[in-house]
Amino acid sequence: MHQTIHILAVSDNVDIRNLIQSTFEARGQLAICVPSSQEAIHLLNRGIQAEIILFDANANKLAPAPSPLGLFEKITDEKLCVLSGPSDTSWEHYAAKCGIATTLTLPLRRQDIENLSEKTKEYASFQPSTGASQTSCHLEELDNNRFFLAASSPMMKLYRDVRALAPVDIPVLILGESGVGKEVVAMLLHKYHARAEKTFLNVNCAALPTELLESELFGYEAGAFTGATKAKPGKFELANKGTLLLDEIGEMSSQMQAKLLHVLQDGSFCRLGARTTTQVDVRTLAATNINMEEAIAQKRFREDLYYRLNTLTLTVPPLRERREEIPLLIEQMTRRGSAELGQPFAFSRRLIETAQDYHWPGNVRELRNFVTRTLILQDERSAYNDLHAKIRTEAPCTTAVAVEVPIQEKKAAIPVGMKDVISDVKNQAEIRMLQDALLASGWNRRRAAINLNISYRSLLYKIQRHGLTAHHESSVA
Ligand SMILES: Nc1ncnc2c1ncn2[C@@H]1O[C@H](COP(=O)(O)OP(=O)(O)OP(=O)(O)O)[C@@H](O)[C@H]1O
Repeated sequence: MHQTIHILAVSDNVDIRNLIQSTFEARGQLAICVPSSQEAIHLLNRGIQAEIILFDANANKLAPAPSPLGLFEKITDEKLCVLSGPSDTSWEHYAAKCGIATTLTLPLRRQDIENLSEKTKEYASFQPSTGASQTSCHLEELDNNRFFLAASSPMMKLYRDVRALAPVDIPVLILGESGVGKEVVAMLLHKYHARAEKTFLNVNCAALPTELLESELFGYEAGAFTGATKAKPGKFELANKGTLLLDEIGEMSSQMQAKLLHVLQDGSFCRLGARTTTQVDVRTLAATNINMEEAIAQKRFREDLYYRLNTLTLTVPPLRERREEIPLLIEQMTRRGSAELGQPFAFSRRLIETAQDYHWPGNVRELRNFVTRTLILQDERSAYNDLHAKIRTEAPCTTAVAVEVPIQEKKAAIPVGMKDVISDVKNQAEIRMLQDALLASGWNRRRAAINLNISYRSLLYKIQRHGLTAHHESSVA
């Protein structure tokens, strides 16, 4: 299986890799940047073809093994570009001898990279899209009643990248704010891989303390700890031959990071309490909403593990940067939700336009919960008022608030499944009824209880549970 990307860059300099990645990505092109020629050879062996291969001879001089010549031997049709140090002419000499098209010298400028990007075949046909009208739409069914929708320029590009690279067995790191659809993208990567028939599993690395995460990932033998009466395989074993998504990888403890690195290196690990090792063949994907470079700089995340996980990085944009998708997402969610709940509902144009004005800090997940809530309540006016109240209280800056919320708080604040949404809706409806009754009775609680047809004690309990006071402002406008 051959997949062509625009550039494969080999450099052990993070800044150079970032510059190349961001310049090509900004032009809608696909760049894979790896720190060593060994990894580049590995990718070429797995069917990746690159229009350009950039080899940073300067940086790799410091770590000469394996010889870049091994990499050069692999190169057939690609245009090779060598990056050499300021006073280093040996590579230019070598390049000329090999008929290499271009050499670049340090310091590298963005313009140099842009010039390279223009040399690729597809650059000429690349047209940055300015809106939905120029963008086609893609809808794809996934399992568990989930779907993937792309209808904006950045999401279509993401979809094309996923389709192009999914069949190649390389580690992919999926970045993006909470709720943008990182898991959905991971499911797509699995769907287009030869492993599609096998299991896709997901482990949330933030949800469990280190010891539990270890037994969840690697399993345990009987007697490994108190209560381990029977042996249990971990997710790595259960996902053998398939795909394992390590979600919220940025939250993993350093102890677990060390263990994970071992598995990724040779595919072997020990179940807790086992004497022998277990060998697996699992495609590992990772996702996070934290800034990994910052985490590495602050020594919260191991650099070596990071480079194992992110041969390719895919970034899912926040919903506020692809607002043109909101009407289509609402339409799909309404169609499916109405069928599931057995109650048809149509969003008015006014409600859809208001949804497009809101900045959705919880991204597609928040939108899905909003749609589900509206379908259950069947109350267009209240949905509209809810959104309006949120827009009014929105911070003027449009960057996501959700990213800064600590993970545990965020999980509690954002309902995750149908059950949570329903209980959230029930709570809101109860609060609204209590407030209306209390307001109508002038906060005479006995009268309010009679009007609500509940006992006085029950009313007092509910007032306390929801923290209502006579001055409590209605959360629903
Ligand atoms: N492109 C999309 N098309 C359709 N549904 C989507 C899309 N992106 C996300 N969703 C839906 O939004 C919800 C959140 O998606 P998902 O769990 O993949 O987000 P995430 O980025 O992995 O979140 P977290 O960071 O909290 O793990 C899910 O219900 C998912 O089905």
